[in-house]
Amino acid sequence: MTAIATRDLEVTVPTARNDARAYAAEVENASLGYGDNLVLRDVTLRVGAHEIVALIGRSGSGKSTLLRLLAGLSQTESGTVSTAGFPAVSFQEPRLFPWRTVLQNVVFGLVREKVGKAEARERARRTLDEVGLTDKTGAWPAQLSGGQAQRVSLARALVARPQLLLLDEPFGALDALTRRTMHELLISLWRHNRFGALLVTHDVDEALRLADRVVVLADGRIVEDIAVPDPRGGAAGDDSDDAVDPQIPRLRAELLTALGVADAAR
Ligand SMILES: Nc1ncnc2c1ncn2[C@@H]1O[C@H](COP(=O)(O)OP(=O)(O)OP(=O)(O)O)[C@@H](O)[C@H]1O
Repeated sequence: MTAIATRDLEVTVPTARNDARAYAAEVENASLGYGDNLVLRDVTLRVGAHEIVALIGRSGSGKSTLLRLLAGLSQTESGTVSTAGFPAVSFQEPRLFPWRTVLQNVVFGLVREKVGKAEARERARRTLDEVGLTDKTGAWPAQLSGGQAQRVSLARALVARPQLLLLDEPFGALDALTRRTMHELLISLWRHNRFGALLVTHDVDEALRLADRVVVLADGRIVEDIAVPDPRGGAAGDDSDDAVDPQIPRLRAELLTALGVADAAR
């Protein structure tokens, strides 16, 4: 993965792919601090090759630090970090280049791959198709809604078919209805593209809706690692509210308790 600073924007794009592995990401006994402030303490976390892991924790617990570590943007003081190929990252702010069209923004996701111009445009078009933006290829970022901009950001992340997708609160800035649509889109993209994903979120319900496992970080340590029963509504993909597994309310309360939220019992 390479961080590319262009004008004032920094985006990360995948640049190559390795052979298929059991894990999309492996962090072993990783510790990292800023000065005296030890932010990650002996963290061990694995993300399976086709698994969505949600990472939740209070503000300042070290979530973004862990994600940056996996993105290759910082290094551990001790322990090891490895990823299958170069991860792609999508952030809360879509970070699109305003002077490039939607299509050109997505083509940028292939900048490190040895792909000819025509093929890059074709792959970008196909990916925009997958995120439901076929009719926006020639639009400018300023002409998009927040949800559409986030779709372009996802398309740019996925166009190089990464094995690991790092999502840093990607839906945090969206309204509830758009967020729900984006959840469905992420599930559909995940079903059709075999990537593993680490999703940083503040939202316990979002974590339980999207992930196979929910991991809680507190003061730089993993304090919970919970498997979600029947993730994403199961094989049939029926994630309507009626289909929610009866264990979910208990897990929700458990996660809220781990987060130290006072009204966890509600
Ligand atoms: N570049 C930095 N220099 C010094 N301290 C930092 C730096 N980045 C993060 N920190 C500190 O590391 C700790 C964890 O920060 P981090 O951003 O990982 O938390 P977070 O869980 O992602 O929080 P939030 O939910 O608010 O985004 C905080 O105490 C923060 O002040």
